[in-house]
Amino acid sequence: MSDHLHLNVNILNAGVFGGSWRLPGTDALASYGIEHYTSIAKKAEAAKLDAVFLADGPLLDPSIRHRTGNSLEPSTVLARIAAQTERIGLIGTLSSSYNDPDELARRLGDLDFASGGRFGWNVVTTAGPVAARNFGRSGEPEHAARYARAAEFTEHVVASWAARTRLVSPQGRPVVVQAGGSSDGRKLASRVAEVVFSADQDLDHARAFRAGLRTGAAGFGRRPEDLVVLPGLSTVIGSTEAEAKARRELLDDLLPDSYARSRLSAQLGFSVDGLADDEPIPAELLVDPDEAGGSQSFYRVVKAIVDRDDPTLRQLLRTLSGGAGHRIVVGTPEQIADDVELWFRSGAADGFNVMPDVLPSGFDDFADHVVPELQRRGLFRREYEGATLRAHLGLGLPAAPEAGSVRALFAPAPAEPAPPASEPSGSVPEPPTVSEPSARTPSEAAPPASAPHVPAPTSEVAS
Ligand SMILES: Cc1cc2nc3c(=O)[nH]c(=O)nc-3n(C[C@H](O)[C@H](O)[C@H](O)COP(=O)(O)O)c2cc1C
Repeated sequence: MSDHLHLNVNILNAGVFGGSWRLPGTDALASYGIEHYTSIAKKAEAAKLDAVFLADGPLLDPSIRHRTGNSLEPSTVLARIAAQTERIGLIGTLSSSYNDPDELARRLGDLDFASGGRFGWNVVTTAGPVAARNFGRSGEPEHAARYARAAEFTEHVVASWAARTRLVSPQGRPVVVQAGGSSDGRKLASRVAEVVFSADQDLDHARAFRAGLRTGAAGFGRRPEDLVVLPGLSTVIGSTEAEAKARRELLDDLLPDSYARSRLSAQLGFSVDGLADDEPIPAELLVDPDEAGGSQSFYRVVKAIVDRDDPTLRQLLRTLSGGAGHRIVVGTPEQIADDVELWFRSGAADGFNVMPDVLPSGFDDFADHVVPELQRRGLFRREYEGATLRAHLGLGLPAAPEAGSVRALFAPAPAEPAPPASEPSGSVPEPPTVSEPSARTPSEAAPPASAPHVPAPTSEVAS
């Protein structure tokens, strides 16, 4: 384990809490302005953080009516941040289900070159029917199909970067980040991810999760220390414990109920409307997490809370108000630092993807008070030692996985049934496969001829 922990700030709208945008003194529409991101990034760079992190879903979230949510595309925002910063890493979430691998490889490879080697790609498979409909599909691709594509997609993108002979950044190629803790997610992470963004409520479970990923990586001949695990951490900071708790209470009170319900319904895969607020969710409605269709990680975390606390629906909605299942720590800067130190020293985390309760105020408190406390304890850098994201994370440049080696881990996705007659089959052109090196990337040598064919996410329309 490295002697220093790693910290990113996840710039999520007006803050990770569903009611953040309603906190008095907060600009509800801040996340619609680009300065929101550049100013937080500059603050993060001054605090010597490893990176800024941008989540994303290629959709306009239908719950937008209850919570301001940006839809600024991450690589666009990060390009702007790159132009106004020098050292801070730049990690963007881009879906393997709804992008073209050649175009993404070129775009992110060029961003890495243009930023001086500071880029990281967070690969997600993107759950949910809304994004699928955005791309002309009538339903979300099966979980296994999403990961089968993600495996081939990631392998192809990394091969494309490795094949570049010009416009190569000082860090060689972008860092591969992965978010998705199902068994398929863990397999992909062990094989090819260099950073894993996880969701965990329990220290012992987090230790086992990290150890399992690193053992898996070693099984693929990788160095375990080349896989950095960063759980999400939602923070609510006060100058006293009472002040922090009062802030949390207020944020919970500000949480739009319909937003909380729509978010929980999406995580569980069924609507919680009509369920009794002051009763637990009926156990028979809760499937085994391995059977969940959406994000199995978040399903698992919610089910773990249900199994642990046996909350009523009302209590569960409040517990989740701060981050959909990420752990929430409420307290003084010293108490936050105690928690960070405990998870780091016990091997449960290599650091955290920090999600401040409200932006920018919650991150200002973190940067101004928690980071100096971690530095005082010798847990966090006082100065950058390198100029690239790999340098900040203590990562070398691993060999690109050999062609077909990642795909081979994932059984080919089962063929989806043909769309019902009424569905306009083929009404949306299939995304280009990746077997034909695209001439659209003059800036890089074509990927190896054996580049795998990545099937379009199978769904009714794509057939
Ligand atoms: C910590 C974490 C963060 C995630 N962030 C995103 C995101 O920003 N965008 C997205 O489309 N999916 C995101 N996902 C979801 C998954 O990548 C994807 O939907 C996948 O199906 C779920 O992975 P899993 O079933 O392995 O948990 C995230 C998942 C986790 C665990």
